[in-house]
Amino acid sequence: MRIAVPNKGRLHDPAEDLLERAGLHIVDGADRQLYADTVDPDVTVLYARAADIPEYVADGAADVGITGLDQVREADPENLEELLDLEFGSCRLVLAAPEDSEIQTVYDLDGGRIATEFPNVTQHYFAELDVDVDITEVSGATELTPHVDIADGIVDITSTGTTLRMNRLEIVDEVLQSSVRLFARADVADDEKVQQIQTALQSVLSAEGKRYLMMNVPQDALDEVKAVLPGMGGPTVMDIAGREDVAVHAVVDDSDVFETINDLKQVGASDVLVTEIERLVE
Ligand SMILES: Nc1ncnc2c1ncn2[C@@H]1O[C@H](COP(=O)(O)OP(=O)(O)OP(=O)(O)O)[C@@H](O)[C@H]1O
Ligand SMILES: O=P(O)(O)OC[C@H]1O[C@H](OP(=O)(O)OP(=O)(O)O)[C@H](O)[C@@H]1O
Repeated sequence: MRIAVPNKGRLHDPAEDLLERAGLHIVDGADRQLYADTVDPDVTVLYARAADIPEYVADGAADVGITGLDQVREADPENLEELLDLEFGSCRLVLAAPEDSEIQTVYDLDGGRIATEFPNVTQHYFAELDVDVDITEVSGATELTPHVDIADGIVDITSTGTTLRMNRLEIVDEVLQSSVRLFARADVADDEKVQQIQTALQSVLSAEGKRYLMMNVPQDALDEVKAVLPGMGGPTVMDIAGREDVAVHAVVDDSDVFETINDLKQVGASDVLVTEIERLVE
């Protein structure tokens, strides 16, 4: 089983970090290498350009891929199945035009020229709206093209909006919301190993923003403590040998921890311990 992972750019580090946290440690993954082994002898990593990953998975050079939805939609192979939204690399593909132009809506671009690194997504977008445009594929610095009379508008990635502002462009419409996805070739999507990879990555996402609370609780305060703990399927309650108190463990949203601890103290819990959760298999 081979996983294709971005070899550079902004997606490389977070993708590798996620694999690490999921327990799929990369061994011998020196920089600039094409392949690397993982601790699982049945799983290897293939490093590829973010834009090439969908095709590599579709063609069988890899079985599973990690890259942006924008890249998957652009390559648009028929035999890919999305498994997970990995919740990083969030950005939007937008239609933008010069601030000082007459262009207010997408329909103002009918008969116009569009520059983009995403010609397929762009073509689909305009075709759906029945707006006729001439699309030029560029390989970077798309934001400059309206200022050198190559295009009337662009379809490009934005996240903070800084690049558009710096180039005096404004958003006319949103074409696609993107984030990084885990996907597989459809014929292997149900394989046990693919499922294991999906479960491992999901467990990291599930643990994000969660804390594990442990505390001692007098028997007679147990009901009140249970009422305070939002918990997933209720807290775990354990007897403590030779003591009247019980130990209570629960998973709590990080954002609730501050308030929950105060409430727990008030109803009689003591020795409250808060720890991070690395993974949570639900
Ligand atoms: N500003 C951004 N904010 C968030 N995510 C982004 C942003 N720009 C790009 N992305 C996401 O990261 C993906 C890869 O972009 P990046 O610029 O890192 O590619 P790259 O590997 O440098 O590309 P190339 O190999 O062509 O040089 C994009 O397809 C998109 O999903
Ligand atoms: O809305 P912003 O936060 O300004 O981000 C948008 C910019 O980010 C990406 O470029 P990147 O920085 O990856 O440079 P590159 O495309 O030249 O690699 C994208 O192509 C935009 O130019």
